[in-house]
Amino acid sequence: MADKTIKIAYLYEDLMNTYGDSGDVKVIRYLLDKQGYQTKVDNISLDDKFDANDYDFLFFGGGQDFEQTVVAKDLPRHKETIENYINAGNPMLCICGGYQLMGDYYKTNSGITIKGLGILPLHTIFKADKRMIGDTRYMTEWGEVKAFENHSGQTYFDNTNMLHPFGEMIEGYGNNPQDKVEGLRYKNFIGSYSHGPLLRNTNVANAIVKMILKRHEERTANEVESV
Ligand SMILES: NC(=O)CC[C@H](N)C(=O)O
Repeated sequence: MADKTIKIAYLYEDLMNTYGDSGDVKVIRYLLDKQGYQTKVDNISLDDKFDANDYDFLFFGGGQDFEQTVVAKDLPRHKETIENYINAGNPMLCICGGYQLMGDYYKTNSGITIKGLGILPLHTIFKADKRMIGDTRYMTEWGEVKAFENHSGQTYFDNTNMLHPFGEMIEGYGNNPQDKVEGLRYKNFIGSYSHGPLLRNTNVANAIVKMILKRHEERTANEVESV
């Protein structure tokens, strides 16, 4: 019988959920449930064992600067498996603080530089001019998205050939006040500043569910072959 259990890893849910991003995981579970799939969510926190290859979807939410410093110390042990997972085209969604930690570094407003995983060529810096807070609206390849942002970090891409924005801003700031773009799309990785949660926008949620089901099919086919 086909394996109908979708495996989701929720990275540092206990530390990186200040902004209610767990709603994204709830939406994904709801949509999968409607299609007859069960979901198993593993909350991966400090010192937990984790191998990205065991999963169909990785989720990493937003958080405050202090929690980001704590998480950043634990994160490097997972760099290799997360990097391979992303480069193989598997789905991952990172919101705000989680998105920032996938890049090279985040320089905070207290002058601390938090080292990111360095998987994606981008960096984030605090600039005294503004905290980006408020409603956002932007256009993505799946249509318009409405959300909410709340961040002091301004994100800049260091390799614009490799990285493409997730959306073009209509309202709000997104990555930074200059570029008029929101988030990042690289293969099936999505980074975004959108809370709300983002996946209340079912156009995006449905697109991610499709990616998850494709990944699940491939992963379980490989498992059967290697038995
Ligand atoms: N909303 C968030 O995840 C905030 C991320 C980060 N602490 C910032 O202020 O930029």
